[in-house]
Amino acid sequence: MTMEITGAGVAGRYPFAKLHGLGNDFVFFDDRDETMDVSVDQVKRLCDRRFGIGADGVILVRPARLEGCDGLMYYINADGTLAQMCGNGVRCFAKYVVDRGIVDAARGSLTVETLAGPRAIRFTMDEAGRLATAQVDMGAPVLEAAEVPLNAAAADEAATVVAEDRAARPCDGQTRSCATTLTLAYPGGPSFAFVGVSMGNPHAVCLIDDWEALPAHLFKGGEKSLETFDVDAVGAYFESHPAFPEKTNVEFACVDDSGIAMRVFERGCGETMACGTGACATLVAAALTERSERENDVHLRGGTLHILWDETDHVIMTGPAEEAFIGEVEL
Ligand SMILES: N[C@@H](CCC[C@H](N)C(=O)O)C(=O)O
Repeated sequence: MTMEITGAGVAGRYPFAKLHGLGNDFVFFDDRDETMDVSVDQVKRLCDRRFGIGADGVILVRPARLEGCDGLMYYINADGTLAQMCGNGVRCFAKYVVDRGIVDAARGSLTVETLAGPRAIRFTMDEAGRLATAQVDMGAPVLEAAEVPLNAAAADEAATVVAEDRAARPCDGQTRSCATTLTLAYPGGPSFAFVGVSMGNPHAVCLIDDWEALPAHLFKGGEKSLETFDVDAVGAYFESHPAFPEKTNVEFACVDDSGIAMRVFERGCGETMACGTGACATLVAAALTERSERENDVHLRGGTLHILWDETDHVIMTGPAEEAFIGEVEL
């Protein structure tokens, strides 16, 4: 089950800002007085790239409820469903509040409350005095199947990936990392193996070592590669597969000496240019399956994020945040 927002809708002219992290874009509203009761239809309209402003999601900047946090990121996908966490969104949130002086830039850090809990952020400024990059402590990845969540009974095959001597995490009473891989059939074949990882929101990461082994109908012409792979069709199918009770974000990735290349079909909005939580989940899955070190660049369609899964089991994501434009919208 995914959860739609329940807002009744608002009426009037509202100032907004459009921000993005590597092309993963959001319409921001200052909702510190908590009056922005947008409806599902209004979110869909705002995010529509022809009839609206155009974005992958709407972010409301709300007051924090947790002590020690500087604000609450209320993130809504383009289809009007709520998501617990958004990695690119949280960097943009930092930029929004720092560039507007809501958080003093001199502090160099802030903590953002999300529906998945608080996220600590350190940031750098550019010469014009605006936030340039943000480094976010994304917390520990959640690997336990029930918590991702995964429904292993709906898979053709389920296996536990165990990586010894990696992060110190309790798994089956022992100190080691483990995650579940689900092998799921695509209609007409083949099957894909997904590693389930939650970064506060669910991810199914498919690491592909041999593109040539996949059938030609899964590519949109040209050479068989990540670039030509039909993420729209395959991603949409697995986003709503019964193995993922809360639906899932779906990542397709491959690893080489230059890092991890990844494309993502996001729950609630389709393929996006980048996904911060997806990049973190993919690094974790690649490290657990011994395809990558615990620190690597993740190359997305919109650019590169640097991801570190550190010795305290936390995933640290570093990347840019940009403001594209501001305006007023009639709702
Ligand atoms: N683009 C985001 C993730 C946004 C939420 C996601 N679509 C979900 O429903 O979980 C990111 O950068 O992490």
